[in-house]
Amino acid sequence: MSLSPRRHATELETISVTVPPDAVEAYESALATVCATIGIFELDDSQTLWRVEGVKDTGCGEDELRAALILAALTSGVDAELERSHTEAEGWLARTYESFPEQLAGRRFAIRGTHLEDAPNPQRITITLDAGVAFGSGEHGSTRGCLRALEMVAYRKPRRILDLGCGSGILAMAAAALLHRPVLATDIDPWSVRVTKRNAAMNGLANLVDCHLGNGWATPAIRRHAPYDLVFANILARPLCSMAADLALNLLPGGTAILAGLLNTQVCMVLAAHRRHGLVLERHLREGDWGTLILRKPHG
Ligand SMILES: C[S@@+](CC[C@H](N)C(=O)[O-])C[C@H]1O[C@@H](n2cnc3c(N)ncnc32)[C@H](O)[C@@H]1O
Repeated sequence: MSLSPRRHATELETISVTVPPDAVEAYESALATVCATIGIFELDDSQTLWRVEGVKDTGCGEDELRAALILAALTSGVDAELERSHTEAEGWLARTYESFPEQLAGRRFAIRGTHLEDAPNPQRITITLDAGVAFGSGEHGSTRGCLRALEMVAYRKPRRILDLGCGSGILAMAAAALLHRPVLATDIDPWSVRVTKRNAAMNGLANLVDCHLGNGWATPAIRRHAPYDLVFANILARPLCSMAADLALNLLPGGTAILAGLLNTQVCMVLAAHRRHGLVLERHLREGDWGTLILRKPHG
């Protein structure tokens, strides 16, 4: 198993973790808890390759990642061996994406890598992804929860839509394709902004998805376009809590927020932070350990 924090655009530093085969499950479960607690996001996993991203606004870096790996070994009691190496991103990407089958998400969406050659299902809205090293392949429970939530709130026909922390642009593209409305997508990570722009163009959505670089609600484009009646934020529990006041301020009365990147065990904490600013819970969706919240700002 390997875990890779992003160093810069083309190079990934990989920490390979070897655990006894019968301890993989226990180690993975301990690691998921540790990562979510200290603000490291698990991106995807397979038997052979894991990718973990340090979330910049939590100050997470290589040291925290290493600490998480060690902490997971300690809490699970698993004998884990850590080894560092460097991987060139494009080669790493090719190896990872070749193994991605089509992902069906919710009732309406199909997420497909550019490498797939068979015809897409005409019954579904197909989003083709070249995710690069940005998060959002459609595999992760937090993304899947957001796509389900989008389908549930689509009948409200939101017109002013924001995807804060767009990663690969998957949610922004899904919203634009489903609702035929412009979507502002932002990310703190320049690589994600590049990938989102490329993905939007590839899916014929460049005219609807406008992507900008910036940190949270301080992003100038977000301020210019506010207020919103639909906001996606699939980030992490702690950043979500610290952004609750800005979210409430920038959401129109009757507007909807779809929040993800939290474990089901963190729902109470995230909910409490948002209730303090007047937002109310509509739904809590579960995708495995991951929770997605649909919140609403009451009218009046
Ligand atoms: C979990 S990924 C979500 C990607 C995609 N929206 C999805 O649902 O699959 C979180 C994204 O949020 C971005 N992010 C984290 N903190 C942020 C912040 N303070 N402002 C903007 N983007 C942020 C990360 O760079 C990452 O691309």
